[in-house]
Amino acid sequence: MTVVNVAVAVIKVADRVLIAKRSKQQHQGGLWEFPGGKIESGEALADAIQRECFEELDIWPTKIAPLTVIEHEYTDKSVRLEVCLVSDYLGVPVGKEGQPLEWSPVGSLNNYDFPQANKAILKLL
Ligand SMILES: Nc1nc2c([nH]c(=O)n2[C@H]2C[C@H](O)[C@@H](COP(=O)(O)OP(=O)(O)OP(=O)(O)O)O2)c(=O)[nH]1
Repeated sequence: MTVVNVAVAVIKVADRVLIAKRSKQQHQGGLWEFPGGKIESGEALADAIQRECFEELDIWPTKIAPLTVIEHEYTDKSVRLEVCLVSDYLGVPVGKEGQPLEWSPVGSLNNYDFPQANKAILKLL
């Protein structure tokens, strides 16, 4: 199975993390996610994080640090999540694609349903 490389932004400000709900039609639809999306061919990770955050949330990350890489095989798709911590950004986040957003305290993230691959991310926060 081909592996899809995904840039994932854990946007964390003062113990709260910004999460978004995936639309029903998407892969892993209806679940909560950290904002992000496929890395384009030849694109640097930090550039992909900035582009995806701007496209989905209308913000521009200014402090980005690599957090972890997670490889996960769903039954229909293999993903490689390149996860970064975003600790500062320009702008005010809005769900530009109509997706619901929430600022969840780190300790409450377990109350949301995430894709299976995210379990390893939650353990690090
Ligand atoms: N953005 C994001 N994607 C995640 C997370 N966890 C996780 O398993 N994924 C998976 C779901 C998707 O298979 C992939 C991200 O792809 P995407 O959001 O760019 O694109 P998609 O497949 O939903 O939509 P499309 O481009 O096919 O229209 O990574 C997460 O926390 N955030």
